[in-house]
Amino acid sequence: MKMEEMNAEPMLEVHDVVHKYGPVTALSHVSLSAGKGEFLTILGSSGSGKTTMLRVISGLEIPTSVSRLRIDGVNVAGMPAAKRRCTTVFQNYALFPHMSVVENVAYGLKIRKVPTADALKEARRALAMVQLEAKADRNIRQLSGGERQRVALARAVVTKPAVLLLDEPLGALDERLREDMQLELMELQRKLDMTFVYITHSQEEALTMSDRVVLMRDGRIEQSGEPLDLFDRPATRFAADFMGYENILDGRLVRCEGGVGEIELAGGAVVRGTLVTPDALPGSAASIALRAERISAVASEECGIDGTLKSKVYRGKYTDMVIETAAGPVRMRSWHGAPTENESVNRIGWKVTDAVIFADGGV
Ligand SMILES: Nc1ncnc2c1ncn2[C@@H]1O[C@H](COP(=O)(O)OP(=O)(O)OP(=O)(O)O)[C@@H](O)[C@H]1O
Repeated sequence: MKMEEMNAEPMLEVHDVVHKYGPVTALSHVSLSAGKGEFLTILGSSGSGKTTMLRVISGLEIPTSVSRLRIDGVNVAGMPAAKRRCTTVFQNYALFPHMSVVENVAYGLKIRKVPTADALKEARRALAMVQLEAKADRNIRQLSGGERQRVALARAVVTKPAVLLLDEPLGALDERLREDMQLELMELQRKLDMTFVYITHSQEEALTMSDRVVLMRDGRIEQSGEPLDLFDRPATRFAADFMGYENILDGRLVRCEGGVGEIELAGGAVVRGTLVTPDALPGSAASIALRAERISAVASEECGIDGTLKSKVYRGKYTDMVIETAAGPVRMRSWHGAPTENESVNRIGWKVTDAVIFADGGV
């Protein structure tokens, strides 16, 4: 779905929320919104405020202050959790062990006073969506971890919430299963055209699944945008580090023109990259971020820096190298068969579009 369409009709609007637990400020003036059918991911490390945000949306936590909190256009600030049109899927599934699979899924409908026969019919339909129709009459204890998580999902979507909140739902699964479930979740979300708000600490998970990512840090939003924005255009040192940039070198901005920045690094080398903080002024402190696999030892690259090979580790499909430069060590990853693999290194380079320069302090 196009961003303009999503923004035209927000399913979720949170404006200027502050939440304090005693002296701890868990959310500090955070605003976000999600459109109909949007997959929004809140990404951040432990303690950044992700869970608090979900709890405020779902009504499990009454925020210290909030200027607007709406779900599908309805003001829900002060409304009890059970009345809000949103449901949460938790990491620990929170299923009833004494009920069958289909009874677990039907439960949410029964407490909403849907007649039992209708509730069971709807529950079977929801189970079919997560490929569990055949196991509808089993006991929860007879299911694997992945299957339990699918039951939890079916139970959440059967009530047709306007917004589905997912609190690290794949955190308890092993890596292989997690990858499969990521794809299933994306498919389910598209099929239902439902708004998902997903929280995770995994940048890889956020990049794989989301239409939009909100990166949180210490109760504030550090950066938000489409996955590629965060991956290729981190706007701060923190965002670059969180998104897995192996090299972040500090210096001073000496020139900026047409979206390209030139930065003087320690040791005097001047290097270029794409400037993501366009209002930055020459003379200000700035950094350049480079991914190890976007660097090569080909002298013809658009820009670069002199350096010599310090260490080299073969890692099967690729080789990780550390290049010593006047600005400090730079990590480079060379895929097997690349021309640099067996040659000596005296200069490394990159494309301007592959390097990111941001002024310290961010946008
Ligand atoms: N009930 C509570 N009482 C006091 N402080 C709390 C409480 N819940 C959370 N906090 C604090 O609020 C901050 C944000 O916590 P929150 O659980 O929202 O972060 P998170 O990003 O979800 O972390 P995690 O990934 O570990 O779940 C942290 O400093 C945390 O210690």
